[in-house]
Amino acid sequence: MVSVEEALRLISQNVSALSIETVALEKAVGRVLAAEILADRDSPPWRKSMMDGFAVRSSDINSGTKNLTIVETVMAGGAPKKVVESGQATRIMTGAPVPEGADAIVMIEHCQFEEGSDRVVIEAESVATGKHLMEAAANFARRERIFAAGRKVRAVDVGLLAEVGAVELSVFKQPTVAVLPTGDELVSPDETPRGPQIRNSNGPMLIAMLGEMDIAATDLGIGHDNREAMQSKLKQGLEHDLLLLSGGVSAGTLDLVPSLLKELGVKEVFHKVKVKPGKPIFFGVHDRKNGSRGYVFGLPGNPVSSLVGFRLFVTVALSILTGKSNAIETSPQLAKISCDHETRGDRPTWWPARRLPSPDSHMIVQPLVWNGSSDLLALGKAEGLIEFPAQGKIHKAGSEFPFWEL
Ligand SMILES: Nc1nc2c(c(=O)[nH]1)N[C@H]1C(S)=C(S)[C@@H](COP(=O)(O)OP(=O)(O)OC[C@H]3O[C@@H](n4cnc5c(N)ncnc54)[C@H](O)[C@@H]3O)O[C@H]1N2
Ligand code: MOO
Repeated sequence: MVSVEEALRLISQNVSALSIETVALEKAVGRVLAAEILADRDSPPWRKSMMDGFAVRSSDINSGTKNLTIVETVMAGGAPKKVVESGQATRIMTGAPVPEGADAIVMIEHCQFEEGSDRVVIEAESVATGKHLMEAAANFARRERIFAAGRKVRAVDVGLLAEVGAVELSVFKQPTVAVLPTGDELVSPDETPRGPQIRNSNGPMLIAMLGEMDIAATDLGIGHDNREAMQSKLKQGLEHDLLLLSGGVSAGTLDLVPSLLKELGVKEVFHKVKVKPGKPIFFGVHDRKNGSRGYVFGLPGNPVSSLVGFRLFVTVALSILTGKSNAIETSPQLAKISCDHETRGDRPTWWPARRLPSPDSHMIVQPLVWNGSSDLLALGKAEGLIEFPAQGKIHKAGSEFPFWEL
């Protein structure tokens, strides 16, 4: 049995990023950049007007020269042809380049101006140099790094990527993932269980959690506890970059999975981690026919154990596979517990908890009433899991522990 730290180290030693492909910008959300993005031009590309109005020399206005000759009009998309000399102004639209000589924009609302006239009277008392204009490259300069490699593209990033013309992006390939819950007692959630049957809750949960990570999973249905049927499902699953199994990884007589995986060429990296819940988790690797490496997680059947295994270990493997440079999604934050809480046993425990309002910057979390690894109701109320250390004891209210958001 390995520790959580050792299991995470083994995952990062054994998993490497998938190869790279090019995607169009409109398909890039959720993908991880494989190369940095540089600005192809300054932003703004020229000294630009931020208002509709008149481009003036601030020294004119501030010395009382307010009745000005209009020398030209510049629209957004146009270019000024004339320098603004003393006593002159250029009519200008928002976004248009500011002509030479002018150093401020006066909003049209602060001017007396008749459409068609070549004169304008500025009503403003005074105008500050630089008012309502933006210097070229004030946001960023050409060749400046916009995004580093390893960043997951968000919807809000798309505008900036479009601005710098990044319409074809080099990204890490998305893993293909298959999900296979196993167990003769399982029926589909849309069936009415009879006798000792229970609904398969792990399959939909794992698929949904993959979806949250922008990974579309293949649902292999339910794997039944007989060698031939299971072998055939496992073979299908092993064609994917990652196979996620649930159930059948502990020591039961029908716990076929580890032995069948071995027969199918999967090498065990670890089996059993010192974690509660989720101890019997299995992780293995295999070489696929196409020459690439495949990965297998056998998550314990108990639903909360499956969820904890996914949250602690599978997310890390997926982060590495998809090339993510930071593991923000996977790392915990420190939080104080709101009441005394007792843990037992020799494994560190991930305990469902909800956040409480906090009077200061510390996060406060309340451990929930929880019946252990089969109790999904507590998970329904939880916003995360508190990581309590291994030794059984009463932890005092106000003590600080890592909190793993769900
Ligand atoms: N002798 C030992 N027995 C057990 C050990 C052990 O080390 N030695 N470990 C215990 C721990 S801890 C866990 S966790 C469970 C995990 O066992 P398996 O992964 O083999 O899971 P199953 O036996 O198949 O199922 C356990 C439990 O979960 C239910 N289940 C299974 N699949 C699903 C699903 N898709 N959706 C909802 N619920 C599911 C299943 O009906 C069982 O109730 O083993 C302990 N035993
Ligand atoms: O460790 Mo098992 O995951 O409690 O039920």
